[in-house]
Amino acid sequence: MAILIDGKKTSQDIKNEIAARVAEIKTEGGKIPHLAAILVGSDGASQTYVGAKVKACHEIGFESTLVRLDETISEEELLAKVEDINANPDIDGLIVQLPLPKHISVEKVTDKIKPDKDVDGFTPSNVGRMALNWPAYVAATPYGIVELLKRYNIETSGKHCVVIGRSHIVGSPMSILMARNGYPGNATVTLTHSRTQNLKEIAQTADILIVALGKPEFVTADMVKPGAVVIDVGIHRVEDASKKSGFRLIGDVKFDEVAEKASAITPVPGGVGPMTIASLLYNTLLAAEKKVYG
Ligand SMILES: Nc1nc(=O)c2c([nH]1)NC[C@@H]1CN(c3ccc(C(=O)N[C@@H](CCC(=O)O)C(=O)O)cc3)C=[N+]21
Repeated sequence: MAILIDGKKTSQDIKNEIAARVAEIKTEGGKIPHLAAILVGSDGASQTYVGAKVKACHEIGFESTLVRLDETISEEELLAKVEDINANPDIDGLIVQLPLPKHISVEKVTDKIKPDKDVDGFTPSNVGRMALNWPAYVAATPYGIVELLKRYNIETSGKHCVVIGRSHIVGSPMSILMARNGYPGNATVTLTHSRTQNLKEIAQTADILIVALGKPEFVTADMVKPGAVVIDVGIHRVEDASKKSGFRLIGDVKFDEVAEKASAITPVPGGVGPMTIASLLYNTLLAAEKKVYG
């Protein structure tokens, strides 16, 4: 049976570390980190995630501002809201929760965020800096995975890392981070996607398999090498009448059967998801302390 890589516990450890730093900042009379989140519309999952981010800020002593906007807001109005926050010296970090309504350009909105407040690490400036191995706000999900690999002492040097999914937010940056010179890193990386041929055979050669393609239980035991480390980035709600909420969460990996073959695996929930929030908070601390752009 695989070791369970516990994102819930690790994210709590990180939150405790950040809370301790906030307490120091308070005694030093320094700037209390302040995160602003813009939420457009009323998508259920987005509300849950943004709610969790605001709650986490509260727990660790950050200030937070939640800007809720109607889904009929124009692109222009949203861009103006981003500009307001860019210009507000009290706010250190800004995230615009995705997805946005179809009539709004994600590129335009992302590009409007001041890079030194871009704690999601989505702007071209931060993506470029991350790729160059410069100080950067690294996108929260890949950064959370990096932290899990570190804190579980998972060897990555010389290993074959297969990433499934090439999204801008997870797969693509993950492949860069695993290949770069450092730890975690120094892996031989294969980035696979919907056009990849022989995906199953490639996945079978992975020492580290990072799954972020957004298909429920896509990875089955026959795709996994015995002893592989499996990181599941997927998160899907499936109906389950036995739950109070009416649904349960599953990942991109068929957990039970893959856990029997892997040496270590992240669960869903309680794996990568909570780490995403911890990384966002960490980036916001870096922003308040001006550690990335100086
Ligand atoms: N601008 C932007 N930045 C993001 O970082 C961002 C985003 N938009 N849009 C959506 C995705 C998704 N995301 C998650 C955060 C926390 C959990 C999380 O805490 N998951 C819990 C379960 C939470 C639940 O009950 O649904 C877990 O896996 O254990 C999951 C997913 C951040 N995202």
